[in-house]
Amino acid sequence: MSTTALTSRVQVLGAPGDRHDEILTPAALDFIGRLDAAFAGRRLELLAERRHRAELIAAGGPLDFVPATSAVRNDPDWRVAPPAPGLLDRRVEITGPPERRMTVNALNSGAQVWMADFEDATSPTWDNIIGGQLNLLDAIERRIDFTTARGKEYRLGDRTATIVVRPRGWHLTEKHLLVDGRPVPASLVDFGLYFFHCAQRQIDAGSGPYFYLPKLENHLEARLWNEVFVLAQDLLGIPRGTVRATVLIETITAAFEMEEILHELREHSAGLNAGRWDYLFSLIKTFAHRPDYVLPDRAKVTMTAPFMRAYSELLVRTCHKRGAHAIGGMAAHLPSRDAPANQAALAKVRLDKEREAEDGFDGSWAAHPGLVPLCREVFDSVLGERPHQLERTRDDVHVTAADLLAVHRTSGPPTEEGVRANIAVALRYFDAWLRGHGAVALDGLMEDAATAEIARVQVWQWLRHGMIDRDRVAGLLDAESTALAHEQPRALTAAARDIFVRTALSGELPAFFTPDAYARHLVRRPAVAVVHHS
Ligand SMILES: CC(=O)SCCNC(=O)CCNC(=O)[C@H](O)C(C)(C)COP(=O)(O)OP(=O)(O)OC[C@H]1O[C@@H](n2cnc3c(N)ncnc32)[C@H](O)[C@@H]1OP(=O)(O)O
Ligand SMILES: O=CC(=O)O
Ligand SMILES: [Mg+2]
Repeated sequence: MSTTALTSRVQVLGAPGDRHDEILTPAALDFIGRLDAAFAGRRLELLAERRHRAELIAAGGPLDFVPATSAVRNDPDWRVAPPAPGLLDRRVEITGPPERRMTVNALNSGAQVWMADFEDATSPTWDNIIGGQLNLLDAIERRIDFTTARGKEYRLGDRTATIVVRPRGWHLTEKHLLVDGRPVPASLVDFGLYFFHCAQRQIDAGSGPYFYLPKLENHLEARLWNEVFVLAQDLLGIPRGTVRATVLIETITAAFEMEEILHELREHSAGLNAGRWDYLFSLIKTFAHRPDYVLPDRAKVTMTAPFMRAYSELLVRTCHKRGAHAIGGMAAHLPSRDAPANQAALAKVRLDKEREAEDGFDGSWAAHPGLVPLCREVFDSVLGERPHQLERTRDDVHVTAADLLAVHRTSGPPTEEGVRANIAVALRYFDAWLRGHGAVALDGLMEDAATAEIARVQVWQWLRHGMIDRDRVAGLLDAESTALAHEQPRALTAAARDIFVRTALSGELPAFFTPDAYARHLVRRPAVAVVHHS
C-alpha cells in the first residue's frame, strides 16, 4: 500500500499493552489515517443531521416513509448480493464481546455465526478494544488456544462459527487514537483494524470480512458505510463486493428506510437484523418529549406489542423481497443453574424463537452457548434442510407508518416495581461497564448498553411527564446505590450513580450515555504518546 498521499499524523495515546504493537503497526495506523481523512468530515455532517431531525420530531414533526426515495422502494427489480461463503445458513448466531475465553467458547458453540461485538456488549476501554482485535487475529490464525491457571483448557474445534464483527456506532470516537489531534471515529477504528489485519486472512480461509452495522438512523449513513467498504477494499487490493454487512434496524427512523438501506449497501449487503433493544430505546428516546408516546414498564413491552410486531414483520418482508437474510434478535433470558428458573427461561426463549421462525426470519441471535441448541432446534423444525427461507416473501404483510408508531396501543403508567427495576439495572450495568464489562447477567437477564439505555431513558421520560415523583426516584437511587455497594465490594458506585444522574435526571436528554461516560471515566492516557508519522 502506498503511503505517499497521506500527510496526517496518527497518534496512539492509549497505554501500551501486551502485544498491542501487533495490531497498532505503522501500516495499520496509516490505513486508519486514510479512512479518517476520507470519512471523518462526512460523519460529522451526518451526526448534525441526526440532531436536527431529532429536534424536529421532538417538536411534533412527522415521521414517515421518505417520498424522495420512493423510486427505490417501487423498483421491483433490484436484489442484494448473493450470500457470501459462510453466510448462506445463519440459523443460529451467537453474540458476545471478543474477550479471549468467550471467543473460543463462541466459535466452538455450534452456532453458524459469531457476532464479535465491539458495541453493545463491550465496554470500550483501550485494552478491550485492542485486546479484542488481537483475539480475533489469534482466532483466525488458530493460535488462540490456552489453559487457565486452574487447568481449564480452551481449544478451537475443527468446525467454528463464521466471524461477523460489529464495530462501534457512528456516534462514538476513539480518544486513544488521534489524527491531526482529533479523535478518530470509533467505527473506523474497529472496522479498520479488523479489516486491515484480517480481511485477506479470512478470504484465504474461505470466509470473508463480514460486519454487523449498529444504530444507523437512515440510508445516508448506510451510504457512508458503503463508501468506507469501497475505499478499504481498493486500498488493500481486495475486490469490491467482498465485504458483507448486515445492518441492525434498531432505530425508529431506520425502520422507515429499510429498503433504502439495503439498496445503498446492495453489493455488500448481507441483510438486516431486528435489534429489538436499541429499537425500543430509540423509539422511547425519539418521542421522549411527547406525552402520547409513553410506554409502561420495560417488562411489559414485548415483541408481541403491535408496534414491535409491525417492525419485525416489515423487516422480514423487506429483506425477502430483495433476496436478503432477515435475522432475529436477542431474547434477554439466560440459562440458570437453578432448574426451575432454567426451565422458565428456556421456555420464554423458545417462544420467542418460534415466533421469529414462523414469521419468516432466517435465523436468530443467542446470548449464551446454552441457548444455541434450543435456537437451532426451533429453526431446524421450520427450515429443515433449507439454509434459509428467503422464498417466503410475506406478501401478506402490509405495514403502515401508523402501525410502526402505534405506541398508544401498548401505553400505560409505570409501576413502582418498574421504576425500581430500571434504576437497579442502570446502576448495576453502569458499574459493570466502568469496570470493563459490557454485558452482564442481572436477575437472569442479559443486560448490555442497549438495555441500560432503555432503563435510564424510561426514567427520564416518566419524570418529564410527571408520571413519577422526583423525590421518590431520588430515594430509590439512594437505596439501590447502597445495595450495590454492599453486594459488590469493587463497585464504582459513585461513578455509576453520576452516569445515572447525568443521563436520567438531567433537564436535557442525552442521546446516548456512552460518549460522555467514556470521556469522563474510560479514557486513560499515559504521559508519553507514540506518534506515527506517515
Ligand atoms: C442488545 C444486544 O445488542 S444483544 C448482543 C449484545 N450482547 C451480548 O452479546 C451478550 C452476550 N452474552 C454475554 O456476554 C454473557 O452471556 C453474559 C455476560 C450475559 C453472561 O455471562 P456469564 O455470567 O459468564 O454466564 P455463565 O457463567 O452462565 O457462562 C458459562 C460459560 O459460558 C460462556 N459464555 C456465556 N455467554 C457467552 C457468549 N455469549 N459467548 C461465548 N461464551 C459465553 C462463559 O464465558 C462461561 O464460559 P467458561 O465456563 O469457559 O468460563
Ligand atoms: O443490538 C441489538 C439490540 O437489540 O440492540
Ligand atoms: Mg443494539
